[in-house]
Amino acid sequence: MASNQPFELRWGIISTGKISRCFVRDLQVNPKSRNVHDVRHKVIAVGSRNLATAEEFANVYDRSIKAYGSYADVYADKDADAVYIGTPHTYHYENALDAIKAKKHVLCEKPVTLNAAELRSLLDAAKKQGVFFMEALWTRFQPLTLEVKKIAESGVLGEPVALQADLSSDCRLHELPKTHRLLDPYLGGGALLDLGPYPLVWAILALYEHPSNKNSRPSQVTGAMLKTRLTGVDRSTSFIVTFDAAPSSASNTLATQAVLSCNIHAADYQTGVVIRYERGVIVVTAPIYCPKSFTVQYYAEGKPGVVVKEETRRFEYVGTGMHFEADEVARCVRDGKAESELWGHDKSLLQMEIFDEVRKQGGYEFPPGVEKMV
Ligand SMILES: NC(=O)C1=CN([C@@H]2O[C@H](COP(=O)(O)OP(=O)(O)OC[C@H]3O[C@@H](n4cnc5c(N)ncnc54)[C@H](OP(=O)(O)O)[C@@H]3O)[C@@H](O)[C@H]2O)C=CC1
Ligand SMILES: O=C1OC[C@@H](O)[C@H](O)[C@H]1O
Repeated sequence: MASNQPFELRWGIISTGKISRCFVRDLQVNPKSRNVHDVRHKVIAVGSRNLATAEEFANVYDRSIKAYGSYADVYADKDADAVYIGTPHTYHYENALDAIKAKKHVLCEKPVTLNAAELRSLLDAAKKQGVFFMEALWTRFQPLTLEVKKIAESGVLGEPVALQADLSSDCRLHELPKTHRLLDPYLGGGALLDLGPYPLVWAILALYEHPSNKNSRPSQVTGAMLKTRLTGVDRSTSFIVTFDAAPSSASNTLATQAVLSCNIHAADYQTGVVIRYERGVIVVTAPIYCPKSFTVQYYAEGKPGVVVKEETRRFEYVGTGMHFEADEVARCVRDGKAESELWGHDKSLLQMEIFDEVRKQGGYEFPPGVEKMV
């Protein structure tokens, strides 16, 4: 007989830094507050390089969380169904691989790995072990994003013709130690890997996923990087992703470009995301990783640029918004899926391939030994 109880996913948390804390706070938000009744979450363990830090974490969030002084203890915990990885970029590969080898389902922070080769290796391992694997690209799962996608694919605006997205933040680089993860090349520092996933997720959602693209890869990726003199990592990166399969494909009608940028040395100018269509525009308000509103402008029949109707949609919920990706993991695990249909392996891989190309053109090489697979 089917149970009416929500499916409970039991989480082990890897590391006690800023984003792990944010994620756990979201896991503790009552799912009913976001109208979710089919799944729920329980944090059962946390692992840190330092036992005292793990104990402090458990004391803050829930005294029943088992505190471990190593990550390995979390992977070995039989009560954990899934593991969340919140370590700096350069550790994602080895942490995820260890979790997968222990047959845990994995949600790994963005950027999922340092390069496409590392990701391919993880995907092979996840397949072999029969576990679910997903990059924690939380923006993709938010209700606003799902609504934008619905409108974009309804056909009412026609085909996408151009997209612009920027994510910038004045990270006060001169005040940071050179060993900070944003600055240190040994931790995969720089704007592209830290902020780049967000402009790109909108391009993947609106262009790559658009039905008229028929899942075709971009025809061209062009990138430029400006490095900080502090440590040589990219302080500002701009990249253009072009989709144009024609004339080789009769079925793919998409011909468009995404102009994307990210910067860790400039305050956000609130540009957000602008997606231009044949018959209107969608403007997603900043911050683009967690927007709370978007506006659709509709053009007059046969008069591009002449706005006849404008609608703004606002979204509110309890928490930061990371619980939506956690709900997706829980549903996929419950249903025995290997990957999410919303942010599947192909999209993370496309992202890492684009980043590899942009780093190549921008001349950003990690120090020897940092990439575990090349
Ligand atoms: N989804 C989102 O919105 C965000 C995602 N992120 C992503 O999360 C990851 C972590 O970022 P964030 O939480 O800001 O980073 P923090 O520096 O705040 O935390 C990282 C944690 O990783 C552990 N760690 C393991 N090895 C190292 C090391 N050599 N140096 C430093 N820390 C180490 C530490 O935990 P311990 O000591 O307990 O082992 C540390 O607290 C990044 O990959 C980033 O891209 C970051 C911010 C927002
Ligand atoms: O993922 C992120 O989103 C928000 C930013 O402030 C942070 O640096 C980044 O890691």
